[in-house]
Amino acid sequence: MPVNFQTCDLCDAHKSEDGGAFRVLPPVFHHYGGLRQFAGPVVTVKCFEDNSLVKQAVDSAGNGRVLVVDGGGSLRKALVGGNLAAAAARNGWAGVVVDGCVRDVAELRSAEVGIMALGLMPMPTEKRGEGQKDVAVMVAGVPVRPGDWLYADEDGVVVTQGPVHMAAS
Ligand SMILES: O=C([O-])CC(=O)C(=O)O
Repeated sequence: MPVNFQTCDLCDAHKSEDGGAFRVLPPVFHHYGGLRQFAGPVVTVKCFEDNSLVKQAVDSAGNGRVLVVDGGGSLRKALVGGNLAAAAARNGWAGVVVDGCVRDVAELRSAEVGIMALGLMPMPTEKRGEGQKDVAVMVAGVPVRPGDWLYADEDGVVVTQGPVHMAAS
């Protein structure tokens, strides 16, 4: 899906809203993927130091959606690495936002997909098949629900209840 937005413009247009439909993630996420601007409807996974469901999601068709992973903010294990990033790109995901860590920095950079995370960690997870998908999650203290829209660029990450980006001018 073509994207034409700037998170700064979205924030200018919505800065007075306080009903919770327009949210901004705190500036704790860094870009690691080959795309540094991406947007799409949200799919969620909630897991802790187990990326089984993250793998399952990126192995399925993304259709331009954004996978939001509530990894509980763990800094001890990487929930996405080069293989999962390549799968996400190949299967048409717009991006993956991880409240947790990622690894294989060079491979992430060469994947044509947005990848954002708290940091890098070379230690992988155990795949025990645990976690939940399509549930409301909290990401860095901000609620994110399946079907929300997420907009990310180099300035930050905005989450909205529906699509808000402006048409190409
Ligand atoms: O499989 C994993 O646990 C994560 C990883 O290293 C990859 O995606 O390449």
